[in-house]
Amino acid sequence: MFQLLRRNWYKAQVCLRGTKISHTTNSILMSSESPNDTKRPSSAILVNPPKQKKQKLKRYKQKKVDVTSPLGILQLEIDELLKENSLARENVCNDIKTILNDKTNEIRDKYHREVSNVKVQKLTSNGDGLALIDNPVETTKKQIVIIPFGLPGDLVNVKVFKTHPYYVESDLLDVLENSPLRHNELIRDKYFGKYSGSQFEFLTYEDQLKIKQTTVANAYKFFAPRLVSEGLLPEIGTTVASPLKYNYRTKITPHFDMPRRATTLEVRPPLGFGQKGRPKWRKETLEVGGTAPILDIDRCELATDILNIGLTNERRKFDVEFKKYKKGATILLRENTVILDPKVPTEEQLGEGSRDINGKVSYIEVADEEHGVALAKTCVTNSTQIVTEYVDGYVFNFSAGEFFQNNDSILPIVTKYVRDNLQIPNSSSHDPNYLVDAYCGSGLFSVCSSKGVTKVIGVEISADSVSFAEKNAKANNVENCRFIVGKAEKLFESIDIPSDRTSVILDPPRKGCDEIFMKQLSEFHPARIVYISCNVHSQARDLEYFLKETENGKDYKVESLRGFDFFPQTHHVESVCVLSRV
Ligand SMILES: C[S@@+](CC[C@H](N)C(=O)[O-])C[C@H]1O[C@@H](n2cnc3c(N)ncnc32)[C@H](O)[C@@H]1O
Repeated sequence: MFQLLRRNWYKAQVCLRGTKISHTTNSILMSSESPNDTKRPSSAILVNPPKQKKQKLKRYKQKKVDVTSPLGILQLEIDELLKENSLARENVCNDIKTILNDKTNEIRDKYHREVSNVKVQKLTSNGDGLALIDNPVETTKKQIVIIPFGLPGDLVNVKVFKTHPYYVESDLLDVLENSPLRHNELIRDKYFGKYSGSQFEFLTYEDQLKIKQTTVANAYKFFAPRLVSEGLLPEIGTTVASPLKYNYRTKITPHFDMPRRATTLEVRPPLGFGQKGRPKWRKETLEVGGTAPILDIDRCELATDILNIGLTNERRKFDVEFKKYKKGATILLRENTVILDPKVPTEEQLGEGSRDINGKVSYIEVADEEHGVALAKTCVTNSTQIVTEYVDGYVFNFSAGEFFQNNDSILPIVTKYVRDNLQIPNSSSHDPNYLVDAYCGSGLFSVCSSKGVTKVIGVEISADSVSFAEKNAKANNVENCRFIVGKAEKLFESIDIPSDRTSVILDPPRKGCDEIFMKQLSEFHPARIVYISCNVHSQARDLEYFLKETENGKDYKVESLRGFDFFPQTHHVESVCVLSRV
């Protein structure tokens, strides 16, 4: 059904690309003389009329979108809103061709206007408000409007500024009536409303967790409709909270752009994160961070304290050195942890890191009371430098620029949850059991789940991460792990372990696993599967495929499904789904 929806959507988009420009060939009778012949043509021959400049019609270029990307999901969310309002796509499609070819801007100005008293109906999984407004030109039609920082139940004024075939983008101008969800008094980020970093700050934390639970439910409704309609899913668990609600991010990447066509920077460009919306409704932040596409940010409320110190250092450096850059760049700020030896001066133990105005490596000392040690936190800016994190009593080293989970306060909870759910039921401690960690990175789940397991096999595409996974196992005295560099899709060709004694962890990137991998996983037929995902939509798609389309999928039951809040104050949710063989 979803495929059908998708196909129809694209059909509709293609129809909107505008009429084909018919190249009316002024059919002409050419002289038999060669075109290079400079002689005047004889009067008996018809000559080309003076060439008229062809009027090129601008056409809307439909970008190909992955259906599980935010834009792909938006299309499904729009369809749902239409259904709830008894409308069809024809009732909301916009005349893009006319807007694009409107030389006088008359039509465009009609579309890109202010609209008052708009009731926000829904929240997208991207955290934006969604509402219906009248079409300003075709009076029988409506428009779908996206309202950043609008909440269901808000009554707002907006300014429409961009038109797409099936929706329009707007800026929030005023909030006339507050949604019951809206708690503006909770906002503490001075940049709130201007970027997506603290997008959910105006919600209570309880509501943030509930919204993320709904995001998981909606993802399965959209991408696993058969599992939903056949009752093959358990009740979606409550979202697991993050112990830290602020100052939890251990990596941030502020960046800057080079102005178009410029080859040198004469003026220091804004350094920070991409703007979201133009916050006319929050008068107090109008000037904060500027109005350029990149917001100039001197503090990130979500980042740890040492990263904020690093941000101050690197911004100071950038103020002086920005002219050296020939193109835009990203500055990496990654937290590093050092266990301090009380007998050695702290400065001598820090290694390289972001430096303060006096050229000294900045650090913060923290006491780890549980383990009775003193720690120093530094901020690493070199992507190839090795950084250290401690998770659940294990030590992990990895290159600062490589993937590592980004909220270490929630990691012990997640790793314990994964470990507990990998256990094969009814097995005694004497039975051999195995673990396959697909997409294993630098070995986080392999190492944290290795106790009591006969053998762990990890696979990972990045050779650098695999070499760290091996070193991490060694550093933690874990001897039962073997790591393979390669595509997860090739994994099952090279392993020889009994599947009914094996649990599998999947933790793929946002795009999820592919069908080849899911088929092979099904053929392998493991006892348990724990699928961790930073994109619940691709997870839902993969699981429906696995359970309904692969040979052995029918042998599995979804035991549990729930979100984990790795990123408080944002719309992001990690989802963990546990499958067992029945
Ligand atoms: C979300 S990360 C998870 C890493 C690890 N589980 C962790 O928690 O630190 C996904 C990992 O998959 C790796 N990856 C991407 N495509 C892959 C593929 N086709 N086969 C194996 N690994 C892949 C990436 O390099 C990345 O390390």
